[in-house]
Amino acid sequence: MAVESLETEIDTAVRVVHLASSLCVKVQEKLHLPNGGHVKSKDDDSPVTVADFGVQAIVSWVLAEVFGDQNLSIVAEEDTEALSEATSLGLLGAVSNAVNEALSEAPKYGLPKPVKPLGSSDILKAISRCNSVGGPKGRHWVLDPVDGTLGFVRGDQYAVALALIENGKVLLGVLGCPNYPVKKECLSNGGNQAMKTKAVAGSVSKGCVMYAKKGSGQAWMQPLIAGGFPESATLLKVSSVDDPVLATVCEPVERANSNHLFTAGLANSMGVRKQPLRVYSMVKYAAIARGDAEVFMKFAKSSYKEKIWDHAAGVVIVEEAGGVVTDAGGRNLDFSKGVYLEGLDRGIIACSGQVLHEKIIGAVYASWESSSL
Ligand SMILES: Nc1ncnc2c1ncn2[C@@H]1O[C@H](COP(=O)(O)O)[C@@H](OP(=O)(O)O)[C@H]1O
Ligand SMILES: [Mg+2]
Repeated sequence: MAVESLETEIDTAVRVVHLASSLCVKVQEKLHLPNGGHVKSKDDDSPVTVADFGVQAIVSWVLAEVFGDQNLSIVAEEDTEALSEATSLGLLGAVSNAVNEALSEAPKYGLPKPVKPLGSSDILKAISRCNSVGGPKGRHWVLDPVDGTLGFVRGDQYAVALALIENGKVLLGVLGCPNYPVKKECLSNGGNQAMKTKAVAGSVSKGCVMYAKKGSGQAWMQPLIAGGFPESATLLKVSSVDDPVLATVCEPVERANSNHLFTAGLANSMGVRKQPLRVYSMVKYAAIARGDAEVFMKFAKSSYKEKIWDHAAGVVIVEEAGGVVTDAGGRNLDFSKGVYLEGLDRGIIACSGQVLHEKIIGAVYASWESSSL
């Protein structure tokens, strides 16, 4: 497939992630208000918010408008179960308000808007349309509406992640990072320990959107600006650091999601000296892609199956920015098997370059025997 034929796809994906990120910013600002959050717990006890449903609804609605809903396949994290409960009327109303407010701004992002505000049934339809399970054949959009929902509800890092897969390969990826400013210096501690954004006065952008097309050799970053689509984009490049002593390793905040002890042992054995940077969500991939960190490692419990929407967009952006992403056995991640990254060998390793990557894979082999994952 020729790269040029993806122009409409990438353009639409980038624009809708900007729009979706603006919805998230507004919802996150309201989280501290009484019931402003409407935060619910899902069956697995993870939180779900107005933003998760709102983003899924607007991305689904826009993709259907632009590409038609006939053969549209969207694999996404949320379903309408939690929204359809009798106790969820307030939540559904809040989702509806957020979606219609965002879509009324869509023309400022170069996107279509509905002729009249969407009703609850339109919104439920848009969310439930995203029930594809992907697979090895055909085109599938892959969406994590709010990745790192825990970070989102804690006022911290989170990401909107949209990718397009064709015949099992990721063709393009877009990551909206509303609390990850274009300039690392706008993070408290310069991004060295915490990744929270400083309260920045004035109109300085608090976030960014990154995107890449497979095989283009280029990954791009735009500032997330209030009320519209930015004019400019800058090229991303991974860090050139290949000495573990100088390298920054990032990993999930939650120890339930990755074995911190195991990764600390790995890092130590290869000579890493800096403390790990713990960050919620796919912002870790974003940090590798633009050179704020050199390594991202995630080793979940062996019973946990990684989902494609948690990685697809981040992987293509890191690769096109010059980095390497594999499982802990050094193999490419397999996006062709449906919702899960089937066959994943132990963990995920994203690196700025081959030298560090080979050292980590070597360290995994050396230390795996003694681990108790
Ligand atoms: N037990 C577990 N082990 C590993 N990953 C998990 C997990 N439970 C949930 N996750 C995934 O980890 C993601 C958050 O990543 P991180 O820990 O890097 O911030 C979650 O995304 P959501 O927040 O979109 O559900 C979820 O997909
Ligand atoms: Mg996720």
